[in-house]
Amino acid sequence: MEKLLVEGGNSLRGEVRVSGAKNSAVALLPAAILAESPVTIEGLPNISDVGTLSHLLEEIGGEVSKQGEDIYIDPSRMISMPLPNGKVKKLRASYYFMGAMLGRFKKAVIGLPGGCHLGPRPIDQHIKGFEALGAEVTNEQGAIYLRAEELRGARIYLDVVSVGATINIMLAAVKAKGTTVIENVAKEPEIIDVATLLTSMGAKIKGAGTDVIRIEGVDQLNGCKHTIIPDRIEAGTYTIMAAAMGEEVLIDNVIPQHLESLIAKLREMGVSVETSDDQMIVKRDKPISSVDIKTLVYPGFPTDLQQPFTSLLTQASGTGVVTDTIYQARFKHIDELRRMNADIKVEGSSAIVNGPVTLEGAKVKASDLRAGAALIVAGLMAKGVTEITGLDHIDRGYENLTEKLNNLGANVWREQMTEEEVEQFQNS
Ligand SMILES: CC(=O)N[C@H]1[C@@H](OP(=O)(O)OP(=O)(O)OC[C@H]2O[C@@H](n3ccc(=O)[nH]c3=O)[C@H](O)[C@@H]2O)O[C@H](CO)[C@@H](O)[C@@H]1O
Ligand SMILES: C=C(OP(=O)(O)O)C(=O)O
Repeated sequence: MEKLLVEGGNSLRGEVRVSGAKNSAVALLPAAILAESPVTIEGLPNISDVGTLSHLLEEIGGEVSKQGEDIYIDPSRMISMPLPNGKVKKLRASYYFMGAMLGRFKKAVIGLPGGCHLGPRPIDQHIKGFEALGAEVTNEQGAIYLRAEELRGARIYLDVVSVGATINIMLAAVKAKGTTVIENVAKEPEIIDVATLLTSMGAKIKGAGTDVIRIEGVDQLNGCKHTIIPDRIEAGTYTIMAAAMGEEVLIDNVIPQHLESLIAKLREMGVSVETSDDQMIVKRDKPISSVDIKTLVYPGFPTDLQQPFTSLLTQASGTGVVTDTIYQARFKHIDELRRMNADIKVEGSSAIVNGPVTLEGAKVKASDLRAGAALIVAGLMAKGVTEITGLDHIDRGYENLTEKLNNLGANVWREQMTEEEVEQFQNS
């Protein structure tokens, strides 16, 4: 097991290239199950979630080969193999095997998903959608059993705007008989990306990116080639790092429109952000002042950037209130930031951050993926060295993090943990 060491105080300058989007990749890979001939996806990020999903595709009989950032999936010999446990628990997006296998085979057995522990993460809206399409869904000993004689189009209103439920229902509905209308859907760019792949495979989808998606089911989907969108959350993380320590950082392979809420907040704080088609230049040349943020569904401020943004606020003058309306308990990073001398208190679904303070390097633990990002942001700004454990989480979502940061002038490295450290980590 490894830990990450971050030496604080180094200015960042230069260029960082953003990888393909994790939250697209993890849906595009299962979507390939629906095709009857090979699918190629270009620009995949080299992160552990992609590795885990590739293995799951192989477990059900897919032929998968990777070449650099591209993946080739031949789904023609896949079967509806039960995936009750094991790898499905390593990540959230294994739930997309439910929609995709239901769509292709009319049956699936999938363990309940894992992913970041952010408080309750129910999948009732996914199940409501599958049932509306005619599936019988039962939960037997922690695995979801889905079976349908036939999938039939339906009108489905989501009670909660959910990224996962929107994509999962779309995956099943593209092969249902007749028309499906999903209302009150999520509008995240990753949903449009998945709809684009499915459309290239032959699906008939309208409205992805709006509140209502309309799908005409088809009998057969075929292989295609698709290029993934850039990861707006990875881009946002480097943007926040640049706002924290950047003399001048160029973020390449980004769609600035996907980050409007973050850019607006950074400008309000006094950070300079210039945007062009697929690049952003971020400069921090003066002290920053506090702002309040409230996470919302897209295009609101993304919950996945709330944690790293909270670290940045520790350097801003004044008081900033961070409210997470999506995951009201997404504050496990706060205790760790406090160990580093941050002045933050949590009240209900808000964190109140007073700044600026001098952060001190400390031994801290990443409890989830973006908590890890938050601790790295803090480590870059802190005096001394910060030691971060829990790298499994960080590796789920950030490709070549140490290399990308060191290229920008940071001093970040991984070290093996001693047996004693591993034991302490496991007991903490
Ligand atoms: C793999 C992936 O894409 N993960 C993202 C996805 O997670 P995920 O798809 O799990 O998140 P959702 O959009 O579904 O969740 C949004 C909110 O709806 C609630 N909810 C969701 C489904 C449901 O059936 N019932 C229900 O009550 C959740 O508890 C949460 O409060 O969107 C989240 C919100 O932008 C991001 O933080 C995650 O990075
Ligand atoms: C919460 C996240 O991921 P997941 O839904 O995969 O756990 C995230 O990417 O911040």
